[in-house]
Amino acid sequence: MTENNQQKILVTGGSGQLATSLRKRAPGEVIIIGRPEFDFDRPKSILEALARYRPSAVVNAAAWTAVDLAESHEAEAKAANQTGPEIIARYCREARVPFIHVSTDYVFSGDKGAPYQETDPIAPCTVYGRTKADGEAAVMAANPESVILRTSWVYAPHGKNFVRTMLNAGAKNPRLKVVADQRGNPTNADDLAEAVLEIMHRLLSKEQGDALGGIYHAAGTGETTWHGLAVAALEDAVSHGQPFPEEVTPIATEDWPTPAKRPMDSRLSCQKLKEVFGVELPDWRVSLKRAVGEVFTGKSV
Ligand SMILES: NC(=O)C1=CN([C@@H]2O[C@H](COP(=O)(O)OP(=O)(O)OC[C@H]3O[C@@H](n4cnc5c(N)ncnc54)[C@H](OP(=O)(O)O)[C@@H]3O)[C@@H](O)[C@H]2O)C=CC1
Ligand SMILES: Cc1cn([C@H]2C[C@H](O)[C@@H](COP(=O)(O)OP(=O)(O)O[C@H]3O[C@@H](C)C(=O)[C@@H](O)[C@H]3O)O2)c(=O)[nH]c1=O
Repeated sequence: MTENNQQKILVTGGSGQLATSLRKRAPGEVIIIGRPEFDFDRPKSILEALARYRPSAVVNAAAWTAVDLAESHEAEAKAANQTGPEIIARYCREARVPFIHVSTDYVFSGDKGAPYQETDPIAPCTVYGRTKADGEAAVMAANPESVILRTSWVYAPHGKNFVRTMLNAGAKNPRLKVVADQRGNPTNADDLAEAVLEIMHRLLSKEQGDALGGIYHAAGTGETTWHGLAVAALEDAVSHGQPFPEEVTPIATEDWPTPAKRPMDSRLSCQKLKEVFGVELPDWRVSLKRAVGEVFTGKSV
């Protein structure tokens, strides 16, 4: 799907990781909007932007993603993660255009002890997770044809993310401490963007059918801990001239206290995405190496 057949995919999320990756992957196909033009804190701006662009499809990559700060900013997190997405979903139903919304592994408690499936009960333990969970419910109620992609541990060579934080920290500080008892699936935003585009093309195609709406897990293949992710990124940085720190100490969650309690094990099973859309995200270790390379070669955006 390109400019040739005039599909205009409107992507919210301004300079965010996923929105930037979508612009990188399909510059002629997506229109990216962000603040101040499109602002969840000004609900009128949402419908105004949608009416202005009259998109063929919408991807909502905007969200309140500051997990700790959400604990003390629930109203703003709710506006961005629930109320705003609901307005977009309703617009898309009325305009009869496909809608992809993005959600998170943090809707789960992390107590299952095995990868979560879409049918597993949600039980968020943070304000961020709760507002995202409420957003999922609001989006599906407003527009059951919406596709919600739950992803996890997103990083990119651009934007604010754990991998870049660790690379910066490792360049300045010889001793790092990183939580080693929380498990999840790291996801390269470029891979997620690829998946979003593939799914959107299916939704836009004639043989779409209404039955594709629902929640899907879409995370990188393979799992690790935050410590495993940090060590892997720092190892990859060595071949780009950044020395490995003297120590990267694995620590327990209680030794890194945070305002928001993260799920201990939020691994996602992505089988449904593979079965329904034939989409599988690459192995996290391979994708991480690529992203770290792009950080150092400056080819990130
Ligand atoms: N980052 C992660 O680790 C994970 C993210 N997700 C989900 O994936 C999606 C994409 O995340 P990601 O790209 O990493 O997020 P980022 O934090 O990189 O970007 C989010 C963007 O949302 C926009 N935004 C925030 N508040 C508002 C607001 N009030 N009104 C309008 N725009 C706003 C900002 O755009 P602007 O440039 O305009 O300020 C920001 O750039 C989100 O739904 C997120 O919940 C899920 C799992 C993991
Ligand atoms: C910076 C740092 C963090 N940590 C810990 C804190 C925390 O338990 C864990 C992760 O750190 P962060 O706060 O960067 O990651 P966090 O913001 O929790 O990441 C989450 O973001 C949201 C948006 C999501 O949806 C999730 O999928 C997930 O990616 O690592 C260390 O142990 N050492 C460190 O130096």
